[in-house]
Amino acid sequence: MKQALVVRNLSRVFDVSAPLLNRIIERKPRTLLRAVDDISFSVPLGGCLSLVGESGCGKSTVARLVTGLYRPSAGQIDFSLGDSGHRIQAHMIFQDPYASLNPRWRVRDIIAEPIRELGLRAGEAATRARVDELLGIVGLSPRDAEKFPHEFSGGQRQRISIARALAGEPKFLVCDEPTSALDVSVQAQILNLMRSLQDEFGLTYLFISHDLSVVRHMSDRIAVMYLGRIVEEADTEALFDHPLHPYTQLLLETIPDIEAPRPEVAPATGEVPSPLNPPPGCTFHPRCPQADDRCRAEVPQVLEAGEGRRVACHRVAEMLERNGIPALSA
Ligand SMILES: Nc1ncnc2c1ncn2[C@@H]1O[C@H](COP(=O)(O)OP(=O)(O)OP(=O)(O)O)[C@@H](O)[C@H]1O
Repeated sequence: MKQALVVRNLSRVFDVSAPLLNRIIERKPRTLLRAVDDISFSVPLGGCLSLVGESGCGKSTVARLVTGLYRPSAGQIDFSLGDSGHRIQAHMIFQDPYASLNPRWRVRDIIAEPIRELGLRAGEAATRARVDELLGIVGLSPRDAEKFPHEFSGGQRQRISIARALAGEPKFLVCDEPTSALDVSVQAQILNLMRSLQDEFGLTYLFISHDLSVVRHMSDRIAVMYLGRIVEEADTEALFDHPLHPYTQLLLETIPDIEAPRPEVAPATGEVPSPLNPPPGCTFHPRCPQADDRCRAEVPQVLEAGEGRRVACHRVAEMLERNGIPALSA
């Protein structure tokens, strides 16, 4: 399978130190925050990988790294070549459509901007026609082109953001919590729209959400993040049917009315620790009902756990070994 994006050993560290003078007076060292810590994943062409995890686990930082808004501290981000022979570029759809749409511009100019910038249509008449077409594609009307963003509902505004993203004729979209500011019923409409656009235009998605139930019907694969790392990655149905990592089990437990099997142990509880002061060993151990001494001391490596699944958990590795399944370093 051809990969649209391959990310290897990606890290991003932020310097969140106090100003130099304060540090000298208070004799404090620099403070570094490891927002993304040595993660690897790939997204197949035309597929959808979702990154899921609680607030602060580093999802948006990954989105910003992949779209070039941030530089990596370490690691590689490789996009494949598109049909035109040019390297595929990622476009981003943000959580808050209002904040990402210029309130002083009419919708026509918002959507036309990438068309004009990239020179995708020759002349104003062709650009106007393309804007009208894009509005139709996202379920709005050409009449909406003359309005301003504040004249729309949240869901309609997200449709405008999607039309603007499509205007640049992207092959790869990074969708950072695109529905989390919307009502549940509107969320479903936007997700359906994004799915049908994926089929129609052969788009590849990197989808980001704190909510497993949102990504379930979007994703071929899901990578679960915790404190800057990927702790489990699997095909969507496999992950829902048989979550291996205790943190994935916790996320599934917190989805109401889910038909997934109940884990055999009590679900984990508690708050996410700060990435400024991560716990030693497995960073999930303070919340993990299965943690033992090894988990408190030794960082678990990401292992191949069969059927394309990767998991970073000592207890899972031990369970696989007991069952005669070799857990290989991923
Ligand atoms: N520009 C920055 N400077 C300093 N720290 C940052 C910066 N961006 C993110 N962080 C920190 O990095 C960690 C990961 O943040 P990030 O926004 O990537 O997480 P997230 O999983 O997307 O969470 P949320 O859903 O709340 O946005 C957090 O502790 C955050 O405070």
